[in-house]
Amino acid sequence: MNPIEEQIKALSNRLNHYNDRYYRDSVSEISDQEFDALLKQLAELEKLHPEFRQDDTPTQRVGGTINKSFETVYHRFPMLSLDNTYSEDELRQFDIRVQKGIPGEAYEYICELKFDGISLSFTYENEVLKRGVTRGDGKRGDDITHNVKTIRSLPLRVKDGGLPPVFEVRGEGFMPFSSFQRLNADLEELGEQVYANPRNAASGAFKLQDSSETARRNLDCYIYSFLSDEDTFQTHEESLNALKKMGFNVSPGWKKCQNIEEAIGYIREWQEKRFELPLATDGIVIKINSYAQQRELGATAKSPRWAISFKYQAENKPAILRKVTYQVGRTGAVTPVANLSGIEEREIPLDKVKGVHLSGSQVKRATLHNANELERLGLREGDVVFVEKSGEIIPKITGVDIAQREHFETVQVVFPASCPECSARLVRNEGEAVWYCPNERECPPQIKGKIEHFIHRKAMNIESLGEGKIELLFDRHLVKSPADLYDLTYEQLFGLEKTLVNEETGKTKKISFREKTVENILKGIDLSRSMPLRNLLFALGIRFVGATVAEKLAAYFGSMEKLQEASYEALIAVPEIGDKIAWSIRAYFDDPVNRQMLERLRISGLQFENDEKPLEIESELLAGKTFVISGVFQHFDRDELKEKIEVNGGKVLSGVSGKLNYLLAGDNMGPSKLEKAQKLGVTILSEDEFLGMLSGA
Ligand SMILES: NC(=O)c1ccc[n+]([C@@H]2O[C@H](COP(=O)([O-])OP(=O)(O)OC[C@H]3O[C@@H](n4cnc5c(N)ncnc54)[C@H](O)[C@@H]3O)[C@@H](O)[C@H]2O)c1
Ligand SMILES: [Zn+2]
Repeated sequence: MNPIEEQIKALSNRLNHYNDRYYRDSVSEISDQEFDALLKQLAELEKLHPEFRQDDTPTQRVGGTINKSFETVYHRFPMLSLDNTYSEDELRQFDIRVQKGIPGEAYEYICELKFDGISLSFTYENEVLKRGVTRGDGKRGDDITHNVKTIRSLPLRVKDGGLPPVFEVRGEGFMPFSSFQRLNADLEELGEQVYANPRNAASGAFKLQDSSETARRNLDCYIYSFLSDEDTFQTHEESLNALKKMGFNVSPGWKKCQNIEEAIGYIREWQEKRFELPLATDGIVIKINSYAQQRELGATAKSPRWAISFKYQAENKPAILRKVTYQVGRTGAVTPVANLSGIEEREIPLDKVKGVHLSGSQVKRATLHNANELERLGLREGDVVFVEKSGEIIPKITGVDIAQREHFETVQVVFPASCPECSARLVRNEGEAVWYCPNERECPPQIKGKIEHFIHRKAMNIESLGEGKIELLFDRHLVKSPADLYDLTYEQLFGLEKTLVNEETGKTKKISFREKTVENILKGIDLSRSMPLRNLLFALGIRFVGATVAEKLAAYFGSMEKLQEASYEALIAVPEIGDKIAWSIRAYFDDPVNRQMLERLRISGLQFENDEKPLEIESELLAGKTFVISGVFQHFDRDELKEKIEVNGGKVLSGVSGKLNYLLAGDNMGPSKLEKAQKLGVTILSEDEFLGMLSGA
């Protein structure tokens, strides 16, 4: 193959792969800026060598995927992408193309913020919201109506405003920073993968199978366009004003500009101001105001010619790596942290520095993840390093300015051999990058972390002990294990005080235990005694026992006592409990210190029994088999069917895929699910056939 052709092919494949990961799995393997640079490189190569352009080239397609677990819906009007640029000069070139497209005509631009989420389309019929669909591949998308209905700002019925009987509005579905931070904190607590940025988190949340979970993620949407078959409005501006009047959450901050220089002014105006917004933005969008002119300018297969987006560069700035410190987490994992100062702050004591100004805030610290990352970057204290806010959330160090070492003294960074908090010798598991402090019973951050986990919203939910209060109780030697919480008295708590310092901002906050606070704390602890067994099991923080596993264990064993006595074999017989989890549970209950603590919790009146009758494993007849349940059934409701499958060793999945064994089909199931299952060669079972399988027939 010709080397240019080879290069074009390799680039196309690589970009298609990133697209897949981004749209299908909500994961960014590289930064948007890197992605856009590669795409531009490919477009330039294709322009010089059109003969080598691949059929599936990402330069000519809207980059999205259709999800197998939703109904597919065709868009009435294609949902396109936007051409983008990072340079003001290219904006001026865009402006010249516009002038050529509508020669001699006067025109105006509407500038809007570019919100970073996922595009959604909403169809209204006779004023009622009928459908919410993702952009998908631009022609067809996923029907996620149930999920979009969880957006509180989206009207289910619009105010009567002389609108056509059928119309569509489009907008950006997003997750505000506050929800994003809460979600990631929860995921971290549960030991699950966190999302890199709010866009990926929103994309994941909109495509969940369970709408009640989507609702918990607090999604929102800004509306930015109106479409119908009729000429309802003459300009984009008119439509935005009308939509707002009809009760839509129209994106705020838009502005009409008379020419491209004014638009560039708008870009500069928002460069910093955008960081004050409660959600992520990655640029601005410039659109021709007149609909007639939009039609005249038209579109390519991928994007309209009447609009362009300007994306802000991720800011990358030099800073001084003053010192590497080490943080110990709840699990004992030791994370190196870079303490930074501004370039001009080299002589200022570290506790007095302001840090580097990056994407709207002062950055003084950046995570270095683990020992391997330290080694990869080859950092020395005193180095001039480059800092970037990836996805504009978490600061990271991207490299070192080696040349600067000539001018300043630098010191090698040595990963400590012992725990900075308790001096225990650190250990590292074969093949892992992370060092751990093994001293889980005596190491202060590990003890505090365990108690904080115990009181977490999804565990024992003792909210009145949040915000640094555990720290205070630990410092005063009042609480060293969750069991100690239940022995606390009014007299011990009343009058305690502590000043908390936020390490990022340096702001201080005083907490003092007055009458009301103490009463609340004791009430919260008391209420937690009635939390169900599954919460208690999760709260114990047994390794690999997340909320879902805890729920399974409570349902199958029915009591703490039975679980304590369960053998390894009995444990792995429970659906979704594997080898690793079973050993971890056994190790926990075999430990005499844990047993002692549990005994104290039992005496304190916590729930050691399940209210419901425990599930019993009936057979292994369905072992290793996967099922999707769809439609309505005669003898069971869906939850009962799910349970039936699981107590016989099978597993229930949410979506039809090639790997699925059986589709359990009831009445009124969606035709597209059935069609997909048939296409993929999945065996389709009726309720009777399923019961037949269970009777061994
Ligand atoms: N990091 C990765 O691995 C990776 C992979 C694929 C794509 N990407 C990123 O995604 C981009 C491609 O995504 P895209 O096609 O959605 O393009 P885009 O996100 O650059 O622009 C188009 C989208 O902007 C959104 N938008 C936000 N505010 C808007 C407003 N006020 N008016 C109109 N639209 C608005 C709409 O959802 C629209 O579909 C790439 O350029 C890249 O930055 C990254
Ligand atoms: Zn330690």
